[in-house]
Amino acid sequence: MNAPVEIRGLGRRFGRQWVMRGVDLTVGRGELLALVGGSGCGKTTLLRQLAGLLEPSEGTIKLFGEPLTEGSRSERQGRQRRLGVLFQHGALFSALSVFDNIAFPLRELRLLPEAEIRDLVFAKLGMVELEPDVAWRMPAELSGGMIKRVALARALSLDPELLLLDEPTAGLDPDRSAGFVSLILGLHRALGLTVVFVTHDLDTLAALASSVAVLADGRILAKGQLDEIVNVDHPFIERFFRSERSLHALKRGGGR
Ligand SMILES: Nc1ncnc2c1ncn2[C@@H]1O[C@H](COP(=O)(O)OP(=O)(O)OP(=O)(O)O)[C@@H](O)[C@H]1O
Repeated sequence: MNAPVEIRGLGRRFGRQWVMRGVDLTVGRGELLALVGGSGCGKTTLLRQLAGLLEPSEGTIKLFGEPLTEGSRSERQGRQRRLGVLFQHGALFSALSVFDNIAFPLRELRLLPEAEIRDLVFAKLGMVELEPDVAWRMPAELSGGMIKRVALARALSLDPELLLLDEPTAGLDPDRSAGFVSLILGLHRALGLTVVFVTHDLDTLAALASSVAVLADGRILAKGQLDEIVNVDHPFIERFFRSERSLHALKRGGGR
């Protein structure tokens, strides 16, 4: 079976400045991969390229064995449907109700009757453990944790096999953060999802990741199990994983 994500020789520059070059990364089916790296090292840029929102400057990205940017418009759209994205801060449409936010990708397909869309929207709300009446609220009336859940419901609306999450627990207090992590874990188990997530938060990483990739110096410095990565000799890894506070967080999380 083809890997959900296969990146080879990926490079991206803005103007003359290369953010990354020679990035190679494979993500296997069912993996929960944490992508970590220093501030501004290009994690979001990598995620946006994976989501098809930003063109690579060089190299290839294959999703499920097929090059992301090749083929007819409908082939590209078909591939796009196999992937759901949760942006940092949720990024809901503020002028649309929760219902319309979740319905948005389904309506864009122009394939489903409105009655079916309605059933799917309520099914997705249930999946993210929100009450049905939340559907009629506007994003401004939601707490930070609810916004994340609605954004996740929208990311799940087309039943993706691959989920990309940019800082899924940023801005949540520890309890809500732990609740959101266990929701993602439950969905991963129930739906067999492959998940790639960016995080700065070691508690989230320790609780959620089955593997870790470190982006540093414009490339993937290392990829492996958390206990292997922790021992790699690099200043970022030293700071991020081996400070006293970090070692405590990792012990709490216990790794997966
Ligand atoms: N559209 C853009 N135009 C110009 N430069 C950009 C653009 N997007 C990103 N960059 C630059 O690329 C680099 C990587 O940014 P990116 O947001 O991917 O980093 P990051 O690792 O996600 O950072 P953080 O952890 O702080 O969120 C930064 O130097 C940023 O300024």
